[in-house]
Amino acid sequence: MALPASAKCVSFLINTGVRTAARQSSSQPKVALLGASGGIGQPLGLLLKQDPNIANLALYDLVGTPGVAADLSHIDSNCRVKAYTGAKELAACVEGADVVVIPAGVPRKPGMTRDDLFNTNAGIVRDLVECIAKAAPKAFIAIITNPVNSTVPIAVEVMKNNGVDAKKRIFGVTTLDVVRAQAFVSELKSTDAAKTVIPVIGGHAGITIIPVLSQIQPSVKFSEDEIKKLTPRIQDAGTEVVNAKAGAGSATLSMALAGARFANYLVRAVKGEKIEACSYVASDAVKGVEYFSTKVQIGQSGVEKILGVGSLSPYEKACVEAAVPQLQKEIAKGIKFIKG
Ligand SMILES: NC(=O)C1=CN([C@@H]2O[C@H](COP(=O)(O)OP(=O)(O)OC[C@H]3O[C@@H](n4cnc5c(N)ncnc54)[C@H](O)[C@@H]3O)[C@@H](O)[C@H]2O)C=CC1
Ligand SMILES: O=C([O-])CC(=O)C(=O)O
Repeated sequence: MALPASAKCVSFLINTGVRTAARQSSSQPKVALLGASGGIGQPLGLLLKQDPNIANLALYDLVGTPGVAADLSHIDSNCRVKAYTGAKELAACVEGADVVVIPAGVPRKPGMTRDDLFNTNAGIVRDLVECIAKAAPKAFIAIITNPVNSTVPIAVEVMKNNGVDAKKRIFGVTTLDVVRAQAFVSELKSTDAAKTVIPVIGGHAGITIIPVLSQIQPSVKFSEDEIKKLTPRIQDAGTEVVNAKAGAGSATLSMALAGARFANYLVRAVKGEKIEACSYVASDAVKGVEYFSTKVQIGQSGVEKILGVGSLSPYEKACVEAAVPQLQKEIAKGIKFIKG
């Protein structure tokens, strides 16, 4: 049965002391986290260690993983943690993984766009996925590394080059946009943040981030002025954090929560649940772009249904139209990086 879009079922993120709430399962899902020593990687590892759906957590980075793994392994949850360091240990890290989560790569500094990270991060994602294609071709891959609008097509093309059609199993993580939309709106409108559900569609950079405020659940009325202020605030929220951190990086803590929430969805899908969530995936939802974030249904084989953009207001339709040319450019850039 499909879960409601409000399936923000992440009690482990809040009720860390409630051991009896843990789901029992005979399967032993393994999650590999690539970039595990970083600003996102460490708090994300902390949250994944507490997810009762995850039996094994494999931490990979170029440096620092033994320390992070030793630290996390002292937490009294049932998830087993293992460290892998350097390219020679990558295959062993991802082997047998049901879900691979990738926050490896450099973050922005003030004044940069996400696309400015392409030159460094495109190669990192390519090389990681090259190894996944050989060692864990069936794994679900959740890509956090920016620019997501380009790194997701890169991953799909690398898999294709290795004879693997992984289109339905590669996910751009846009959950932070959803989390932010829900946070900002619940603050503005004094709604319960835990029950406020807002889809965010498009991509994950600037104007390609499109919060669909008209589809908020439970229903809330917005003035035109509120919509015109909230939409750019959500679109520029990453930059707000980059500027506030003043050179020390971008969102890490809120991203760790968003990444853990999305990884939880994927692990539960692997175990047989039907999950509905927004993600940037290979999609035919919008004419003219091969990748787009909408709500999708995820099951054991990956994306089972693209649930589409739904009914949009005239303002939201105009936002989609404005996003398409930027998405086309950033998707093409990713594909060209692999195909030449
Ligand atoms: N999708 C989203 O909503 C968000 C995406 N991001 C992106 O996440 C990425 C990571 O951000 P942070 O964790 O803050 O950066 P960070 O610099 O703190 O950590 C990155 C980690 O990746 C590791 N790394 C670099 N190259 C690697 C390789 N080839 N193999 C394995 N590990 C490697 C580094 O050693 C480091 O530990 C950035 O690209 C950032 O833009 C950040 C926030 C939100
Ligand atoms: O803004 C950045 O560079 C990091 C990111 O993607 C976000 O926080 O949404």
